Amino acid sequence: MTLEIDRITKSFDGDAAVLNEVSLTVKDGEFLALLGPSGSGKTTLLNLIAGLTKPDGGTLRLDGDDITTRPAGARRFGMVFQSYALFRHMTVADNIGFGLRVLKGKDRPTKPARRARVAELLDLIEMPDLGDRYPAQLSGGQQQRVAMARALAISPRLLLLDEPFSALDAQVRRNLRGSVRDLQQKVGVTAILVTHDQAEAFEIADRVAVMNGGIIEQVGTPADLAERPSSDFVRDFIGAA
Ligand SMILES: Nc1ncnc2c1ncn2[C@@H]1O[C@H](COP(=O)(O)OP(=O)(O)OP(=O)(O)O)[C@@H](O)[C@H]1O
Repeated sequence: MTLEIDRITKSFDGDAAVLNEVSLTVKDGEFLALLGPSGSGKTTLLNLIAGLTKPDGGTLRLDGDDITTRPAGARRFGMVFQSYALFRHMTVADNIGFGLRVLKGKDRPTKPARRARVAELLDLIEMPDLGDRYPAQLSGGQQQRVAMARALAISPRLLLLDEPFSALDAQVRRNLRGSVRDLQQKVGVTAILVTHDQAEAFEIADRVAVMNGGIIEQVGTPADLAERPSSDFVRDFIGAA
């Protein structure tokens, strides 16, 4: 799926624009990182893409279809957000199958089909025997892999990740980066990651969009940004990490 973000503008309560005519195209199958300091507008942009916030102006297109006003639930996007923790009272298998169970009408797979899909995802995250555990019985890294599997269960058209590793310690964070990237590649889903961590963005993403004060300063591959920063801000932000 290709996502076209076309001159998106957003402000809150009449204050200065948090996003100021942001345009960006996320290509089919690519892993794109939104990188920038706190307050630069990354999460606001991701929430707009998810349909959790409405823009004041501009258009979002998914494979050419205008989805700007489509409700979040109808977008069929997978989300791994800090605020969407695993359901503590459900087993790992039930957590992964949740999105399939709540699908409506003909979209909802039968129980055996749901069970098969959950088993497939448990294999994918290399936790085939842990479906009966509860989240509290898993390590932080394992919980994060289950959150990825839960987001991928519905075969999302876009995968949105908001600082998915922020609660984890440094070593686990580093290990997970590779497995998140591997999962995205295996499934072939277009993915957008919000992070303020330059090393994380550079390791995971095909391209990185550097945000500052509600605009995108530069978009490019990690090598482009490192070798040809287009502004002092980008040079300092990349170099400072
Ligand atoms: N619901 C809201 N109401 C009012 N202001 C908001 C709201 N959400 C975000 N903002 C403001 O918008 C600006 C950008 O916030 P945003 O969370 O998008 O930045 P960010 O780059 O994701 O930062 P962080 O990494 O700290 O989450 C901030 O100044 C924030 O205070």
